[in-house]
Amino acid sequence: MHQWVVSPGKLNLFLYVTGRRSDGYHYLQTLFRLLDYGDNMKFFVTKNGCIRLFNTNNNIISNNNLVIQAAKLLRKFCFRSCQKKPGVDIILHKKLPIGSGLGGGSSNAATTLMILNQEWRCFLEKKVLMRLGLMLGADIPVFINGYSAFSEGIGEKLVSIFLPERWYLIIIPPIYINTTWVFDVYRSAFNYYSPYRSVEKLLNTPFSNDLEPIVKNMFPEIKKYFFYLSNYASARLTGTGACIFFEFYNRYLACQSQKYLPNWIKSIVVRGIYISPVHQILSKIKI
Ligand SMILES: C[C@](O)(CO)[C@H](O)COP(=O)(O)OP(=O)(O)OC[C@H]1O[C@@H](n2ccc(N)nc2=O)[C@H](O)[C@@H]1O
Ligand SMILES: Nc1ncnc2c1ncn2[C@@H]1O[C@H](COP(=O)(O)OP(=O)(O)OP(=O)(O)O)[C@@H](O)[C@H]1O
Repeated sequence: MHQWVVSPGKLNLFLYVTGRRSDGYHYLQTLFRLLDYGDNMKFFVTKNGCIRLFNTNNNIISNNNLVIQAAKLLRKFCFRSCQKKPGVDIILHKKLPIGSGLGGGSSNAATTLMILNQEWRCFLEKKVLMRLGLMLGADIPVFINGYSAFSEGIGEKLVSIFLPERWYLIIIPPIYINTTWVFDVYRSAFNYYSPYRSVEKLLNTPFSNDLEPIVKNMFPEIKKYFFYLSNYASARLTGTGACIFFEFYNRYLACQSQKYLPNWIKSIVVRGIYISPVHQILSKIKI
């Protein structure tokens, strides 16, 4: 796969915490919207048995990078008993801010599993890849499934949902938010779970994010952003933050609103999509 692959970001259009599993993970009901904006990745299969990651624009190369973890997991699963193991050189060009609620790390891991499944001729079914992905992170299955979707469980129960075309103005505060901290505080300080509701009910209720009040409390800087943005339109947090987004019917309206933002606020305008660009590429390739 010597062409660039877009590893897309996501938004959580709504997110409700409905309970907690015995292992500490939380049950969620969330609406994932995939985005036409993401990181760029390239994969070069090698015969030297090494799994290597080259990062073009920051320094998150380490053994605990989700890209390397995903490649190692797939190789272990498919080539455990083989003497000669395949290798790969992966180039990653990050555009999605890290720890921002846009799911960049999870998307990169999902892209790696999907592309290497093909390039290494593993031919695992999608549901098997999703199970492998879930071992690395709750947000990974939705990217492997490849569609904007309603999700339950901890992120693994997915129903693809076709949503009307919308554009998003995403505000990127310069803050890194660790997902584990937010859920830890939610558990210890906020003894409340949303009631479990049907997807029909949720789609017809104004969308919100249960984690937003926690994140505003934990990060006064985020609260300031919300306070400032309240002059514009109703904004929501994606995932555990830090990004904040507005929804628009078309690109023009999103760009017009972006123009009114002061220079100190970093933002992007992106389109919500139904099918992941990775799936579109894979469906075009004949093996
Ligand atoms: C909040 C979301 O961004 C919504 O899309 C995701 O559920 C987070 O998914 P993720 O980044 O892939 O999260 P993971 O790497 O699996 O989990 C990081 C930590 O977040 C907490 N966590 C995550 C997902 C979940 N459903 N319940 C949790 O309690 C756990 O403490 C976990 O140790
Ligand atoms: N390829 C990667 N890209 C980004 N982060 C990575 C990657 N591999 C590992 N990480 C680590 O994963 C963590 C989460 O980063 P990420 O950018 O995915 O957060 P996020 O957008 O908030 O994700 P989510 O919405 O799924 O919680 C960070 O601690 C980061 O160091």
